[in-house]
Amino acid sequence: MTSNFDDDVPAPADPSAGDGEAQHPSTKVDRPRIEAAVREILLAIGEDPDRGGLLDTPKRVAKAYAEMFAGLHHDPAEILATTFDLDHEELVLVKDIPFYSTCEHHLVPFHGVAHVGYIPSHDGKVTGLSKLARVVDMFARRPQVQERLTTQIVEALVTHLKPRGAIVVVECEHLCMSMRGIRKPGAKTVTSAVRGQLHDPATRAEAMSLILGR
Ligand SMILES: Nc1nc2c(ncn2[C@@H]2O[C@H](COP(=O)(O)OP(=O)(O)OP(=O)(O)O)[C@@H](O)[C@H]2O)c(=O)[nH]1
Ligand SMILES: [Zn+2]
Repeated sequence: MTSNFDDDVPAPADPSAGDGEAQHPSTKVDRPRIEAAVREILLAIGEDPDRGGLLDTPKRVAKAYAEMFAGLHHDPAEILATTFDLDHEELVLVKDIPFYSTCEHHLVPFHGVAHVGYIPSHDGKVTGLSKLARVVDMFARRPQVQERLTTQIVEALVTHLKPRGAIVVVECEHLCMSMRGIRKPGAKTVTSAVRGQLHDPATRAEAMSLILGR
């Protein structure tokens, strides 16, 4: 069967090995269309897309975009479906989760760290720590703005873990502000989203001191 569509990332040799990048039926990106568009961009900037160094560039960009935007075709429910019962009623926080995303205004990267915390539900539903980082990556691998990335992560926790509280803090440098435009390398943007019991000032202060105490 021929298709214009291609999978976002190559399937692992053994899908049961589960490296988290296994193919998903809805994970489709139209690589030939990206390749044609990249060739057009190269022409538009005054380059020669047929010179040796650029010949494979459209294909490489298409492959890279398929990976960078794979999160469009995934659902946090898949990631947060794995939970287990644990009698833990206090804050669980994974901090300094590094990630790369793509600014939806300029299609250049923004990158930084996310801090993700929650207070488990009364029935003790907790998820694996790696799943919190997977949720960050899934939403980061989309055309994004930092504010939406932050709220999407916290809403995914609220929807799928039903925690008593949740907090997400994201710190990023936007290359659209560093390499072009206003040109302020090193400027950091910090966003936060808080839900439930994390609104309580003392609980929030505890979470923030854990996040900031490096
Ligand atoms: N709120 C928000 N703004 C962002 C984010 N990423 C980029 N931006 C901003 O989006 C804005 C787009 O502004 P425009 O005036 O439409 O575009 P522009 O002419 O390229 O703007 P400059 O970057 O100021 O040169 C810029 O101010 C960017 O700094 C983000 O994640 N959140
Ligand atoms: Zn931008």
